Amino acid sequence: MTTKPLSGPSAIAALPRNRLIGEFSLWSADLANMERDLKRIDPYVDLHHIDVADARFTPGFLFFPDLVARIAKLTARPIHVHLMVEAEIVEEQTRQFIEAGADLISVHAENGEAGLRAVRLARELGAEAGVVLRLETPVAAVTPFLPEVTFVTLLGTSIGVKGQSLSDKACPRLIEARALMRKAGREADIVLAADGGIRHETVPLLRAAGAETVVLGSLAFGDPDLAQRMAWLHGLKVAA
Ligand SMILES: O=C(CO)[C@@H](O)[C@H](O)COP(=O)(O)O
Repeated sequence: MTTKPLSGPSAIAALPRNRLIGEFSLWSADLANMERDLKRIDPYVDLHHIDVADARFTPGFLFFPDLVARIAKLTARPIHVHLMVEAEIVEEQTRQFIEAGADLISVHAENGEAGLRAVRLARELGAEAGVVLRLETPVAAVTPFLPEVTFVTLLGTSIGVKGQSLSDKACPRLIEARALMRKAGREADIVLAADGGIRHETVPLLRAAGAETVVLGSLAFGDPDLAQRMAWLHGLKVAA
């Protein structure tokens, strides 16, 4: 596997903006064979995506700091931790996952002021910070976060459940988010990401709606030819 300097917050800042970025969601790996799957995907991953869930903000639990620390030792690629947790624990969880090796922490806009404090903490601790929106939350909820984040992620499915189809709301919401980023003067500085419902037929639609990264679950882990899959993904144009 490749070694430094591919990982780290600087690797987040250096992600290419002229092609679609492939985030690989480790929730969709074979969880009993994580090391084997990491070795297989590592040459193709632009950014690892790790879903953290507290079974309160979400239906169930997902990932924890010791596991992320172990994963961070097995890859040279940067790690994006998506914190799906209640507001009262978001700051402490931000600290713990950065200590474990996260390069980018995204918190939910629904966490409100606590989410904003977590974003500031992530940056103080030397990581990049992002904001995520549940599918049912008005897109305008990202506005207070825009001056302080480098990633905006929109969920295209209900939170915390794999294997769902993309909502019809996903593409219009990406277009709305980009307009808000432009209005805030941050369009060039913020990466717009689509998470959930990522399928062969939905990726071109999301790309055309302005997504700059997509979070691949089964589309990546179920594909025997990742070289071909990533060549296809990297070649998709914004204007379809
Ligand atoms: O967060 C999510 C889904 O909301 C992803 O991180 C999952 O990994 C997606 O898995 P698939 O449904 O694409 O198989």
